Amino acid sequence: MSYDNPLHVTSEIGKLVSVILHRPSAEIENLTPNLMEKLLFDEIPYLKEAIREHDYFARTLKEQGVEVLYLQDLVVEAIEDKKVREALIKDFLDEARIYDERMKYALLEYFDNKDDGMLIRKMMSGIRKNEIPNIAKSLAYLVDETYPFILDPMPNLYFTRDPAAAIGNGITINKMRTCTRNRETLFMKYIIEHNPRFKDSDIPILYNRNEKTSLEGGDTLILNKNVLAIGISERSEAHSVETLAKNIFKSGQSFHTILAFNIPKKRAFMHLDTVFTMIDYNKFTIHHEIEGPLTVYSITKEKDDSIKITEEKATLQEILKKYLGLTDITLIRCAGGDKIDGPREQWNDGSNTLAIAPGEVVVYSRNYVTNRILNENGVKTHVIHSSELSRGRGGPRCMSMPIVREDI
Ligand SMILES: NC(=[NH2+])NCCC[C@H](N)C(=O)O
Repeated sequence: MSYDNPLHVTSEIGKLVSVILHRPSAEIENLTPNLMEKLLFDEIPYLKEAIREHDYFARTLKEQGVEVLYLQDLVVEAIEDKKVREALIKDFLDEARIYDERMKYALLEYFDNKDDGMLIRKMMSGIRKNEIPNIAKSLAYLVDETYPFILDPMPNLYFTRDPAAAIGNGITINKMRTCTRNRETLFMKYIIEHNPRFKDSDIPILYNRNEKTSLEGGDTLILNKNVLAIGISERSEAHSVETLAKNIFKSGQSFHTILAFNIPKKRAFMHLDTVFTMIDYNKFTIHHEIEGPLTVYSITKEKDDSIKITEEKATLQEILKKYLGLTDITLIRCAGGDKIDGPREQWNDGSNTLAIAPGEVVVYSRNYVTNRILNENGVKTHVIHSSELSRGRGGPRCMSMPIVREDI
C-alpha cells in the first residue's frame, strides 16, 4: 500500500508500514551515576547488550514487513547541503547552551573536521572535556570544572516516540519537559524540513518546539481517524493539549475529538503510554493504579472553530465505547492488576506495547505475566529481549516512531 504523504498514521493499530528507530550508541556509555537523574535514567545499560537487543527489535519488525528507518541516517541525509549542516550546528550549540564565543568557535572548528555521519554521532554521544583539552574556558566551564562534559550526551534518543509524533498526515515537533530531551527535537525538525523524503510535502506542523508548554509523544495516542487520546502527565501539560487540539481541528484533518487523560504526575507513569496502550479495535492495556485517579475530558470541535471542553463522568470503558462507537471494550490490566506483579511489570513497561497490526503487539520478555494474559485474551505477542533496553524506562512503543500505518 502506498500513500501520497510521507506521514500517514490514522490509528495506533493499523498495520505498521514504516517506523523510525534509533540504535543505541556511544551516548549510553556517557551515562554516569551522577548524571543519571538529570539524563532521566535509573540505571546504566550495558551498551553491547543493548545494541544486540535493539537489533533484535528491529529484525522482529522487519520480519513482519515493516520498513525500519534510522534517525541517524535520516539526519545525515537532511544535512547534505552545507548551509543546512551549518544551521544545524548553530542551533545545536545554542540549544546546548554554549554561549561563550570562544568555546563556540572551538566547537565549530572541532565539528568542521568531521564528516556528516561523525558530526551527528558526536552531537548524539556528547563531547567529554578531555576530547578538546585545550578549549578556551568560559567562566561557566571553570566554575563547574569537575563536570565531565562540554556537550552532554543524549541517551534518551532511542525513545524515538517522544520528540515528535505523526498524527494523520501532520506531525508534532515537541517541546520537551526537560532541557536534556529538548535537543532531540532539533533532529526531527531538520528531517522534516530538509530530508528529501519529507521536505517537499508541506507537512502540517501540529505542535512546535518553540511552544511555551511541554508535550511529548508518549502522551499522544491515535485511537482512530476521528479520536485521539492525549495524556496530561508528568511530561505533557494541560495547556499543550488544548493548543494541540486547536491546531489539529484547524488543520482540516478528520480528527474531531480529543480525550485528555489526566493521569498522576510521577516518574513511573511519565507518559500516558506507560499506563495505557491500544492493542486491538476494542482492547487496551492499562495499569490498575491509574484507574482510580484517572479523569478524562473530551475536547470537541465546534462549528465556529472554537472548542468545547467537558469532564466525562462515566467509567473509562463507557467513555471509550461512546467515543469509539463500540459495544464492548476489554481493558487488560498489567499483570492482571496483581499488587506486586502489576507495579513491577509496569515499571518495566509491561503496558507499553507497540501494535504492528490489530491484535498483534511487540512486548518485552521480562513482563511474562502480562504477556501471558495478553495471549489469553487472543492477542498475538512478538516477544523481544529486555534486560538492558528496559533500564532507560521505556518499552517497544517508546522505542518506535511510526510514520506510516495502513488505515483500519
Ligand atoms: N514514551 C515513553 N514512555 N517514553 C519513555 C522515555 C524514557 C526516558 N528515559 C525519559 O525519561 O524520558
